[in-house]
Amino acid sequence: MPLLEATDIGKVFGKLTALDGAALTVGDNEFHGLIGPNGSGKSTLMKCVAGAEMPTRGKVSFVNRDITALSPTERARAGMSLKFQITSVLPTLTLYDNILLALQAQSSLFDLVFSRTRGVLHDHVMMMLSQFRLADRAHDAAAALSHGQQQWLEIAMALAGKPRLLLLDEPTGGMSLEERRVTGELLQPIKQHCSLVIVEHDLDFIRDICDRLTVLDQGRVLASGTVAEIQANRNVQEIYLRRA
Ligand SMILES: Nc1ncnc2c1ncn2[C@@H]1O[C@H](COP(=O)(O)OP(=O)(O)OP(=O)(O)O)[C@@H](O)[C@H]1O
Repeated sequence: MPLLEATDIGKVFGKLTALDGAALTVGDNEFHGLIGPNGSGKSTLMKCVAGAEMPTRGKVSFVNRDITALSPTERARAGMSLKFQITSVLPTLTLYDNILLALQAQSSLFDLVFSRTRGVLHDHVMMMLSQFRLADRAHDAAAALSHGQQQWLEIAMALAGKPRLLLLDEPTGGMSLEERRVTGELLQPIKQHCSLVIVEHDLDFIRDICDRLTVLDQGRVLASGTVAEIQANRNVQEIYLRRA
């Protein structure tokens, strides 16, 4: 069984059909890119997976369980994390406190009371900050970070509860080329314990970090496969040429 399987997903907003039988399958330790022209339904599909939108039809399974009717909080508890879902950066707090809050929000009461001593929490916060090259800024206010660093802090917060699947919607928006390159480097190590679904307009970035891609066009899957398969796909080339 794949880690995530969304099948025949439909989503209607009033008279507009945003998704019409879309699908997404993601395996363990897989980085999966969701691409397609503007308005093709990428963010809506991501939200249907995370529970931020309820699909009009279809089924979402995660870790061998039908989660279609679960709330975002229940999905988070099952091991799914959407950046911004549970908490976002509080600018006046330090980086350290932002991570600590995210960690506490994502830990069960049992974990907090019985197994997480202060020392363990501290080590975990510092490890997350180090992983995202922010340890030396631990006691600065989050507001003092560059845009790219704030994005990295948000990703670190989304990962604090050790999810099985991380969902990122355009994480490199507004970043410099160098920040994009570093973002790719920072994401790679999480593959050892977590899968990723990422929506991105930067196709070079997507091609560099993803194993597989799903291409949406007008709310449907145009193609799904390895990066090489998608790059060679005539229909995909055509929709990108059509857009240019
Ligand atoms: N909450 C909403 N209410 C009404 N229409 C919506 C809503 N959310 C999305 N849509 C519409 O659904 C369609 C798909 O939108 P979506 O944001 O999922 O596409 P996208 O592929 O992520 O686009 P982009 O690349 O521009 O971010 C669009 O026509 C959009 O206007």
